[in-house]
Amino acid sequence: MLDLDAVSSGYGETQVLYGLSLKAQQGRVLAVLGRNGAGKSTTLKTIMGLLPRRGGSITFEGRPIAARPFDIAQSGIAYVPETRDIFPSLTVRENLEIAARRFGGKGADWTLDRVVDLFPRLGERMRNGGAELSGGEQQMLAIARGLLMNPRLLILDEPTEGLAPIIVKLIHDKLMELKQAGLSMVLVEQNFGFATSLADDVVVVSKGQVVWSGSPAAIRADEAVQHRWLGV
Ligand SMILES: Nc1ncnc2c1ncn2[C@@H]1O[C@H](COP(=O)(O)OP(=O)(O)OP(=O)(O)O)[C@@H](O)[C@H]1O
Repeated sequence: MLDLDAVSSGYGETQVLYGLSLKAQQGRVLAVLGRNGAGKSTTLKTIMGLLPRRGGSITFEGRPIAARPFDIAQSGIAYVPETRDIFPSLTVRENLEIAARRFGGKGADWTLDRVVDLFPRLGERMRNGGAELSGGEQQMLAIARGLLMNPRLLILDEPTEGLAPIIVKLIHDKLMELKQAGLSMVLVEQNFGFATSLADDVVVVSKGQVVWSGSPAAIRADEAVQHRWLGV
């Protein structure tokens, strides 16, 4: 579905990705693991066109991916960044409506009602400003907004970062529901248990390259790999 082949990328003079290759498959969840600074977020930003690709190729559903972030989103990939990027001065409803208006429309799978069914908490917070939300509520809003873009692939950067265990569990259960409904996902995550329990496939990134790939069961059983590449 999404294919990265020998992708290079970085910031200014700093190269971060050195020929990174991976595949995310239709109807499956791919977890991208690795230590801090390995290049996981850089990989996602490069996929989304937020950083220029310096080498290699990216295809989505068999075609070269669009160049501009908006066109990439419109082609069916929603991205939930680590920073969540909700509009703090707009209400929850307004944050959701912006996504629904831009990417929804007739026959769209995801509607405001449907994301509120998934996250009832957001329904209770509709009139609150983005800045008034807890970290967990912000994450729910960021995911809900992504879903309103009606993506075929949902990309999440560290959705559990800084969240209390009870909220981590809630986000886990919601992502599991989405997975069971057939949504394809790419998940960057520091929380090993969270990532491996959701994933169908795992890749480990180190120094801008994929250094290991396999199943969640295989990496859970392999303490040497965990220790070497993740410092677990
Ligand atoms: N805006 C930036 N300008 C310059 N260098 C950056 C920038 N953002 C990240 N880097 C560098 O790129 C490298 C990879 O960062 P990246 O954020 O992709 O890592 P990561 O694997 O996602 O880890 P983390 O869990 O810390 O986000 C790091 O060495 C980081 O210092």
